[in-house]
Amino acid sequence: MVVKVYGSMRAACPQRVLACLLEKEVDFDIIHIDLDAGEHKRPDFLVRQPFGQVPAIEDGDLKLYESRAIIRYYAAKYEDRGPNLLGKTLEERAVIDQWMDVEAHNFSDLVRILVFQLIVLPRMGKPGDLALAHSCEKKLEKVLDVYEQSLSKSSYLTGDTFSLADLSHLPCVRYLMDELQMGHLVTERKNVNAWWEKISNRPAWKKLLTLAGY
Ligand SMILES: N[C@@H](CCC(=O)N[C@@H](CS(=O)(=O)O)C(=O)NCC(=O)O)C(=O)O
Repeated sequence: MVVKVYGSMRAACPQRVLACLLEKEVDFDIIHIDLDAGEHKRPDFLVRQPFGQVPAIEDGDLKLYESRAIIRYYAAKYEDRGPNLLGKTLEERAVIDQWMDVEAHNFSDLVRILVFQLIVLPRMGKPGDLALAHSCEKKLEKVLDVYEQSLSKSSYLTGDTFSLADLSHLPCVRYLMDELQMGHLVTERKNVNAWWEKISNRPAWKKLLTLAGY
């Protein structure tokens, strides 16, 4: 069964799902949802994702949304295929879940505010809130200082192997490095930079970037 992924190759949260499917070599079809055209707010999509956001997936009888819930599902369903992304013990899985929550709430939420203020609003011809953006950047510096300390003890966020927690970071770190031109937040931190070099050079992620036309 080919997984249907509703979203856009260039949207961060769909990328999170696609990166996991590529790591696990799970076949997928992308059903493009044009955010600029507001397709994610149309009734036929809201039936699939009632909050009007991408991604959503359909896999046989399973319909799911929330990118992190989706990648946890596929990382578990295909645990024995490709890299083990979920650890080997309950405790390892708990640490992975911890860093996935950190990624969602301490890191990516700040990046999303920066993207909205510095990219989305100006693209709509509206001024972004530069004071808010500056405040977010300062908060991100403190968050990445914690990452720097953690990554001084292990190659990846949850230990010495790549996990779902590292994968979950890929889309928003890429936004920081590219569209937001805030790569200094990463490159100024030796351990964070080494981590980014490792995770962003994984074949699955590089294949996604190629598919997305970056
Ligand atoms: N928590 C959701 C967030 C999904 C989300 O915010 N998607 C964005 C696109 S992107 O952030 O992934 O690029 C969206 O649909 N935005 C449109 C909207 O929120 O109206 C998830 O992880 O799936």
